[in-house]
Amino acid sequence: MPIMECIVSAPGKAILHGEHAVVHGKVALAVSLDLRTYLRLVPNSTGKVCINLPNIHTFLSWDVTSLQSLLPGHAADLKNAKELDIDLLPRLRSFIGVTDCNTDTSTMAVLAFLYLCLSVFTETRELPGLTVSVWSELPTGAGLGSSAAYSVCLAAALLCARGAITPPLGDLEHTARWSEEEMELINTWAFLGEKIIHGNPSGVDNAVSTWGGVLRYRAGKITPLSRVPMLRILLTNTKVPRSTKVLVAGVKDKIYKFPSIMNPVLESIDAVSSTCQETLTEMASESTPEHYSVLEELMDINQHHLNVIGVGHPSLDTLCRVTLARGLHSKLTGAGGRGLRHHPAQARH
Ligand SMILES: Nc1ncnc2c1ncn2[C@@H]1O[C@H](COP(=O)(O)OP(=O)(O)O)[C@@H](O)[C@H]1O
Ligand SMILES: C[C@@](O)(CCOP(=O)(O)O)CC(=O)O
Ligand SMILES: [Mg+2]
Repeated sequence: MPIMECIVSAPGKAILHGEHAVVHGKVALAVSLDLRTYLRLVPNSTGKVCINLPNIHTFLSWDVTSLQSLLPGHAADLKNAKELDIDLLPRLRSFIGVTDCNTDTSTMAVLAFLYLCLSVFTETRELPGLTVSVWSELPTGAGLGSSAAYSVCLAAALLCARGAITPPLGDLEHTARWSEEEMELINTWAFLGEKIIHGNPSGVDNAVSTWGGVLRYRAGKITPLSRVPMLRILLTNTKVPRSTKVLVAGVKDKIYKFPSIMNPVLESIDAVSSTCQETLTEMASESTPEHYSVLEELMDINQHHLNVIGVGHPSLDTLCRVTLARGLHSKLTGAGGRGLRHHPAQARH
């Protein structure tokens, strides 16, 4: 089947409450942002698979024939691809000449691309020549879900090229919608992309990037929140680089080391998310100044919790202090700061 050119886009997100705790089965509330990642996939006749990632200065290509030899022996069940193929990932690492220790931006992006590309096309046994270009309005590694938006775009475009979902827009159509089933397929494959980039993602980021809107997420269950008030959120980027993978792994270690101390904190974050959800629902009918003060207190409480679980950073403390002096209550969003390499993050109020 000939491959068609396609252009797709997916939004970033802000987590209101529940980051990190959601990895351990607690509730998170997330909202999609008006900042998107875009992807263009075009077929080519050069016999090469090419990837252009201008945001991270990565431009690479490989011969289709050399990639073809890496195709997994067995085809992934497109609809039930829940786990990563543990043999394919090391094969890809050695193919691009990196070790497990290489977790830099470019390596992770290239691995996610090649993994999804090979897995989606395994069944056809024939990898087509194609050029994929991805660019984004989202800052990379700032807590706004750029990895999920990247994974969602890759999943949508590759599934489309493979003919597993319908093309996003017909010739005579001005708007198009994928079916619920197609959206679920995109989300399933985006989750695998997130697994490569994050190690152990909860799935909240790819869910909100796939479906958009505001949602509650707990242990894989996605509940869209339709009745929420209009909220103005100020996002601040501290621009201190860090990796979600490192931070998520750090929290896991801390829970393992101090279970009786950390588990109650995660429970409390869960309660913060639920209280926030109840407050937002009440506000959709009628918002009062008391509602806003509850939202502010929840922000403060959660920021303290996130510090306790070890994902705060001095730059975030400064930000919270400076904004509070102007009456604004802030917390970090996304993975936070202080990774193993003493790396920090971003905050919002
Ligand atoms: N526009 C992009 N181009 C290429 N890779 C991207 C892009 N956006 C995100 N990524 C990938 O996602 C990773 C960042 O993900 P992560 O550490 O989870 O931060 P966040 O999701 O908060 O932005 C990058 O290291 C890169 O591998
Ligand atoms: C820390 C976490 O809750 C959110 C990570 O978001 P981001 O990659 O920092 O945008 C991890 C997850 O839910 O998978
Ligand atoms: Mg991410």
